[in-house]
Amino acid sequence: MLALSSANPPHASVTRFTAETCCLSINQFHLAYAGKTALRDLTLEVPRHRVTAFIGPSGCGKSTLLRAINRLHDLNESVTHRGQIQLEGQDIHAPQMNVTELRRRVGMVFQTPNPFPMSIYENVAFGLRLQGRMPKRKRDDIIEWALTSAALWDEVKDRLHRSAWQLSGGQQQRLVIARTLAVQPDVLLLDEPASALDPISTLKIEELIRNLKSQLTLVLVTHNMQQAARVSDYTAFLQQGELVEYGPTDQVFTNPRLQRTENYITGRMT
Ligand SMILES: Nc1ncnc2c1ncn2[C@@H]1O[C@H](COP(=O)(O)OP(=O)(O)OP(=O)(O)O)[C@@H](O)[C@H]1O
Repeated sequence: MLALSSANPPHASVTRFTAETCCLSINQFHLAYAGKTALRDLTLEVPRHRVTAFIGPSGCGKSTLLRAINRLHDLNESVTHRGQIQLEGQDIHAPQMNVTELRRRVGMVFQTPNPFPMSIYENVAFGLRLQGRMPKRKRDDIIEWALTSAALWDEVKDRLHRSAWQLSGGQQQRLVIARTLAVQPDVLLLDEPASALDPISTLKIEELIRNLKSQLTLVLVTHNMQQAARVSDYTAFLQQGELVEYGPTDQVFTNPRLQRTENYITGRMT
């Protein structure tokens, strides 16, 4: 899935994909909190079944962009936006877009694991129950599949009905990923999913991210440059709400087009 073309406006490089390979298309998207700009006319395409990393200094807008993709800003009355975000060709802000369905299709995992105060089984069943009644055997199969996909099944299969809070932090984060996977999303948004975890749990999450791309499209926000280099296929570097550089991760890390990108990647700018 190679990028077809790279247009280079003065301040950014824009990597484009074909309609067959593009999952998310963000076009001239601008967002402000109470009139203060957080994202500036950002144009970016995210390829299907790949891992795309958003990197950049603190406050550059990475989380804001991630949250915009499943409309988490809807309840914040101070937020205004213009421009377009398309998921598989559909405008996510179109009146006919069902926001509940959008959030099923675009799952989100946050920095701190947030399992619900219920059993491991019920955590994963949660989204399925919201979708309506389903035969128990079918639900059990989906739960096993989701926990297996999240590389957790072997560790929990004998204690599915124990509290999720008895799991370690790394296991809790994989449980949250299983809970998100159970409703079969097209996209998984991960906002620094390993930053609260120990190194071994972090490596497990990274391996999981790499494995999951055969099933869905992943977007990862991370402060960890090694992590972005290890797990992502494409990297977008943001600064002060602007897309500075975007391209295949190998190229962005080994041969960045812009000095600003190189400064950030090499730690000369934080
Ligand atoms: N709910 C909010 N209300 C007002 N301003 C906000 C809100 N959330 C973020 N901002 C501002 O928007 C800008 C972008 O913030 P954002 O959290 O998206 O950056 P980030 O790159 O994810 O930062 P970090 O790496 O520190 O998490 C910052 O100036 C921030 O202060």
